[in-house]
Amino acid sequence: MIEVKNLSKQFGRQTAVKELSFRVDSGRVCALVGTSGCGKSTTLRMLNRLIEPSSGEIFIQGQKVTTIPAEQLRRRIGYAIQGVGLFPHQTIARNIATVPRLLGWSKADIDARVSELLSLFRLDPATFAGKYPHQLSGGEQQRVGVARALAARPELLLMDEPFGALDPLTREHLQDELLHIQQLLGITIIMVTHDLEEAIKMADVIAVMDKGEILQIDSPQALLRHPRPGFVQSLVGGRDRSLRLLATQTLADIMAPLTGSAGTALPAATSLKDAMAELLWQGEERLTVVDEAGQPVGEVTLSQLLKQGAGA
Ligand SMILES: Nc1ncnc2c1ncn2[C@@H]1O[C@H](COP(=O)(O)OP(=O)(O)OP(=O)(O)O)[C@@H](O)[C@H]1O
Repeated sequence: MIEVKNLSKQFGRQTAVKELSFRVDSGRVCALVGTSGCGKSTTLRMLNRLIEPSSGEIFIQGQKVTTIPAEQLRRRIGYAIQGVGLFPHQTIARNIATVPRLLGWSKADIDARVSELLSLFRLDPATFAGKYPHQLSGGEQQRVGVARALAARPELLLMDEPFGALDPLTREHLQDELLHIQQLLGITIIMVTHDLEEAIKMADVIAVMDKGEILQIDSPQALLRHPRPGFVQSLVGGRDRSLRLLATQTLADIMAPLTGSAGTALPAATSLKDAMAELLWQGEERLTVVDEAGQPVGEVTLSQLLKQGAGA
């Protein structure tokens, strides 16, 4: 669990972050969203002490961050940023091994960890370990950046626009991958993003920031259904709101028992938004939900989806 109390940062006379307080429970994903310059990155960088706060306190599992030695902090908090920041003259394996090496892990442990992480991110170790960053695509480099941040098995992962510069398809793919890995490892993530859709998809809680302050912190559903008037409402509102609401749930959340065999079959993890799009495209009113083995486990109708997307 990470807790922030009255955190502020002044740059000269400018207040970048103002009296921020929030808490993220272990194993949860929190997204910081807001317009450019609202203090998201500064907040994130104070959490791992890349920036020293002007005032306020940060606790990790109840322990004050300022009392944790730098080396331990590096192990406990992973950090991945947009544009990756890989070392260009080091191989992928060496890049991933950066923190374990600093921590003095044995070569055997490091090699095993590098292979494990590359495989986790579906990069064949035999092919990728010896390559250099410029020999990889943008998406592959981003994967390596996140793998590197996870190398020393941190309990908290900080991500600053990690998928920012990617095309929408690769981005979506990496989001799915990261969610899968997050669930597998049970790690806590705090991520900064400009992209509300990304926050809705990835996060358990979203903190909306403006001018250095958190205006609202809530689950994606609560934020969409009950945004505070003003900035938050203008950020999450608009015509897309019902589609965004549909994106917060999956077929598994609303499926009913099977009554017959319907045309389209979709996995239980499909978002209601994607399911709606598929039904509209197929011109159908009902779909079959299947499990990972492709076995039918339930069904969902168009009218159920319409109800879930309604504001009332
Ligand atoms: N090192 C610094 N020195 C002076 N001012 C800074 C420094 N870092 C950030 N700021 C200022 O603090 C404010 C918050 O910046 P920050 O990078 O946290 O915003 P952000 O919400 O992450 O923005 P973006 O989404 O554009 O990255 C901005 O006005 C910025 O100009």
